[in-house]
Amino acid sequence: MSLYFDAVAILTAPSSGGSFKSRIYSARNLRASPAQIYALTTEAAKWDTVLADVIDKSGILALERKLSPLLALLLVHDHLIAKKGIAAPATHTLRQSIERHKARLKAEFTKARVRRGCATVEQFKAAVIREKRLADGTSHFVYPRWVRVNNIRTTLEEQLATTFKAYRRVESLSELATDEEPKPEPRLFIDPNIPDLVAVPFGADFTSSPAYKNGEIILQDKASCFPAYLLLGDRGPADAWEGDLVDGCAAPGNKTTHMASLLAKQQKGKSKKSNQMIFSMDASTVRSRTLQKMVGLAGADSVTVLQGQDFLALDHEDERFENVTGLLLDPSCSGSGIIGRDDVPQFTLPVALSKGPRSHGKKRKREDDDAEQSKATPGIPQAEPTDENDIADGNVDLERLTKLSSIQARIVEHALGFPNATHVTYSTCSIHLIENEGVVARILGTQVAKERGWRLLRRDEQPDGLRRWTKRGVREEQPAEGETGPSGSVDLPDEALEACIRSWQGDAEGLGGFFVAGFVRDPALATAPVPEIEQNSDNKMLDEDEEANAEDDDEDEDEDEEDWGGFSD
Ligand SMILES: C[S@@+](CC[C@H](N)C(=O)[O-])C[C@H]1O[C@@H](n2cnc3c(N)ncnc32)[C@H](O)[C@@H]1O
Repeated sequence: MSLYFDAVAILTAPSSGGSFKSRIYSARNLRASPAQIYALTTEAAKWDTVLADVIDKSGILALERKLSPLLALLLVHDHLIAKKGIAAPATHTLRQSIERHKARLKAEFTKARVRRGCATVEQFKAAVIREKRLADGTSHFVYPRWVRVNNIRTTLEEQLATTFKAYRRVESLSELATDEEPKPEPRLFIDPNIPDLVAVPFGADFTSSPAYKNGEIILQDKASCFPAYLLLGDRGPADAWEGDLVDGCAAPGNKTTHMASLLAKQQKGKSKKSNQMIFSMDASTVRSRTLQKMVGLAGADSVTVLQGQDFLALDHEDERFENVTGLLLDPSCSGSGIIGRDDVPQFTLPVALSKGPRSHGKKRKREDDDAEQSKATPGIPQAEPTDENDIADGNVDLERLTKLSSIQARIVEHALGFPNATHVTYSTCSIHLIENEGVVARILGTQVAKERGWRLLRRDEQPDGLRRWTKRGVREEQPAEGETGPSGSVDLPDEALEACIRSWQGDAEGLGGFFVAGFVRDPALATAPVPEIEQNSDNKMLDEDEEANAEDDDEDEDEDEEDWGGFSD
């Protein structure tokens, strides 16, 4: 019986951040197995509307006063649908409270199936899922599972031949959508914009695959791959990135490990190991632990994690950072672009008679008294794509957005001050103008941007996959008709808006709302004299390399010169 009480407790616990699955797996005091709880809650959620109807029509909540609506729904799910029935001894009072009504429950369930013209339970399930997707207006969306191949440990070709061997390649995202149940045919779409990124149907679970456990593949949403790719681009061994990198707001580590993967790809085929560093930090010590874990799993030896480090407290003059040429900033934001921010399954519940009629079409809030007889406490989440944002509550007001945008602008402004920085990216998973184009406009107006000649990385300068991406910056934000929300506009020229990259929820791209812009330093635009050390930063790094590699053999020296590519005959 603990399974059902634990499931109710998990479903009714206040959100503690992290994905639903990670919350179950890290919860303390569970008596049932996390895998069983996850399976029960996600499966029952697929049937909620039917089960609520069956329970209502059979009237059992009026007769069995010990059952709360959510507990009844979970028990009736297993009674009617699970192969082994309710996971409790036949004499258990709660099991009996359902089985006493088995004739009525079975009759209502059969009526519901026949009403939909389905001959089998499998057909019935597919019909219910279709019905639900139509009802909540998501029938035309395809939200796939995005999987990034980690070049430190493997290659796309290797993964296609192993992890994805049984997957049939499709030519469009929409071909990943499915109503087939329970096991849709495995299909795979190779993303045309981000190298080494694939999409598979959302239900695909890799958590027990060797490639996932060994860090060969990383579950990372497509838009979240934009920043590292925008920063490091399509370079190869001949024009590999020069200098060190900083990820200033890095936990749980998706973008840090992506940068490390891109660097590794650029280095492939070189005989000499690169000594480039990625300094990766997060102000939160708790989240820094996840970052450290993820970096280790990805085999990203080039990364040095600075746990609990506030990026704003980094000293520009600190000699550790004197070779830093690129910085990636993905600070805390409102998270308004995240889909399934709270991916806890939502249930349409049967009516508890004393609590008034059920409002159709709307999910009823789970009730406090459902959290009975379990002391499960959600713990620290592990990294999942939805864990990137650290703000647990997606509710934001204008005051909060204004504060967030000020901190975001301060963080980017601080990045522009690193003496040898030449490239910076700024990103959010917010859809609001004030956190996106608004921050870009503020940054371009700062003294440091003007003095050092920072400008936006134009669309025609962006890596190929992002140049072809058509969703671009916007000038205005207005709440949709009948809704409230932030509104405003920015004073940026068309070319600047073209330089900004956006994605939106609910279109055919299968992404959430995201924003990224790249800044580059153009000495010709600098209004203040640039100190000599900065103008000659490439030469300086070459000198240092030469010094450091003085003992290398001739072959290495030749390669160095070829890779650097700064001089020609
Ligand atoms: C959106 S999350 C970053 C997600 C991460 N880039 C990824 O791809 O996995 C924002 C992170 O910034 C961190 N943060 C916010 N302000 C910071 C600061 N001043 N210095 C360092 N980290 C900061 C938060 O603790 C949070 O973990």
